[in-house]
Amino acid sequence: MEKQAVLVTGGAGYVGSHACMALSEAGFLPVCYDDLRRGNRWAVQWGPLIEAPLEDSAALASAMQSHSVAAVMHFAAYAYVAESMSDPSSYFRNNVSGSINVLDAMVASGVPNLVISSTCAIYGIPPALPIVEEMPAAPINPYGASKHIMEEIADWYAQTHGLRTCALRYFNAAGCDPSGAIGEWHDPEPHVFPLAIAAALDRNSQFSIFGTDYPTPDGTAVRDYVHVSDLAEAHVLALHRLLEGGDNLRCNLGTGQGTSVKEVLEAVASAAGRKPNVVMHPRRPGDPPELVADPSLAMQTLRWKPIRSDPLTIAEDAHRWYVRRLGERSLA
Ligand SMILES: NC(=O)c1ccc[n+]([C@@H]2O[C@H](COP(=O)([O-])OP(=O)(O)OC[C@H]3O[C@@H](n4cnc5c(N)ncnc54)[C@H](O)[C@@H]3O)[C@@H](O)[C@H]2O)c1
Ligand SMILES: O=c1ccn([C@@H]2O[C@H](COP(=O)(O)OP(=O)(O)O[C@H]3O[C@H](CO)[C@@H](O)[C@H](O)[C@H]3O)[C@@H](O)[C@H]2O)c(=O)[nH]1
Repeated sequence: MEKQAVLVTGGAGYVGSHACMALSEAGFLPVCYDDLRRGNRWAVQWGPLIEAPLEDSAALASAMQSHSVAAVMHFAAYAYVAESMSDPSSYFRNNVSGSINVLDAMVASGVPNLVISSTCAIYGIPPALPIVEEMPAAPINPYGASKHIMEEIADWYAQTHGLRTCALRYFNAAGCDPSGAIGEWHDPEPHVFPLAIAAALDRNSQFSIFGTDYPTPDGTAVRDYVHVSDLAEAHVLALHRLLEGGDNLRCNLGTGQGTSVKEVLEAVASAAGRKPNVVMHPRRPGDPPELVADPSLAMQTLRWKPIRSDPLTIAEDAHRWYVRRLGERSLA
């Protein structure tokens, strides 16, 4: 039987490529739509790559129609909190206008099912912890605002055009595929786990802790890190739910456990067998002090259960991948 195709925008990026792998393992054909502005060609391993930008509406519709896709998973976006504080325009253009192009192409092509990448950044500084979906959206950076607007627009398309959507609000994606097939690779890299691992692997480099005066137990910012393979699995579950006729959903994907930057450094030191050199810096603009999910809704509705998301497993999977990847690069 022919595999059902799913268009994966941003499928050459970090989370999208892991979702493509999980889709393929679940029997789907992931059709990657990405212009590689921040993605990696080597990460596209489980289906075709359509190398085109979200700005190209005709290419989007043609990709959906030529592969008769059953659903779209929309990952393509700019996703860095700090960058959004210095360049909000790019964030609204790419994350809002780009998403509208995806939605319009779905309507034009008759594709009804959409899984969208949202984020805990929409909650801003939450009124209480852990964060439940009913808490108001109150973003404190343009990135979070752009994703909240995207969710609202998708909702209106659901109401007016009958699309069915599942917005997955991930907390902090981290780790790499445990088999080592793919991993996180950005240039430059802004994220805490890869930077801490890089500093542990290279005695001449330093890891900067952004803020030691947060109102948290050790003074550093707390996040809910969720393994990227667990996130990928949630996308497959969300897709099945939509294909089986499930209604629209917005849900958190996190673990319920907060981990401070200092605790990330401890996990990385255990995985790497060496402590990274550390320097203290002021807070990074746009960063909230503490974000921790209540993941009950995803666990009940999608029957999702994160299984690799403890900080040590995340650090070990990521460390293994970086050692291998850096070794390959030094041979190249
Ligand atoms: N990484 C996280 O911790 C995290 C957490 C919450 C939500 N998210 C969301 O998940 C999604 C994926 O994040 P990621 O960390 O994998 O980012 P990423 O930068 O690794 O991947 C994004 C991919 O989209 C592509 N892309 C971006 N704009 C494009 C455009 N206009 N046209 C074509 N391709 C384009 C890039 O080339 C890249 O391959 C984003 O929507 C992000 O907001 C990520
Ligand atoms: O060199 C560094 C890098 C990061 N951090 C801190 O580590 C935490 C995590 O930072 P980072 O890994 O850059 O992730 P976030 O800024 O939290 O953003 C990620 O997680 C968000 C959800 O919280 C997603 O929406 C974003 O797309 C994704 O980039 C933050 O407190 C940072 O200040 C440092 O102290 N030093």
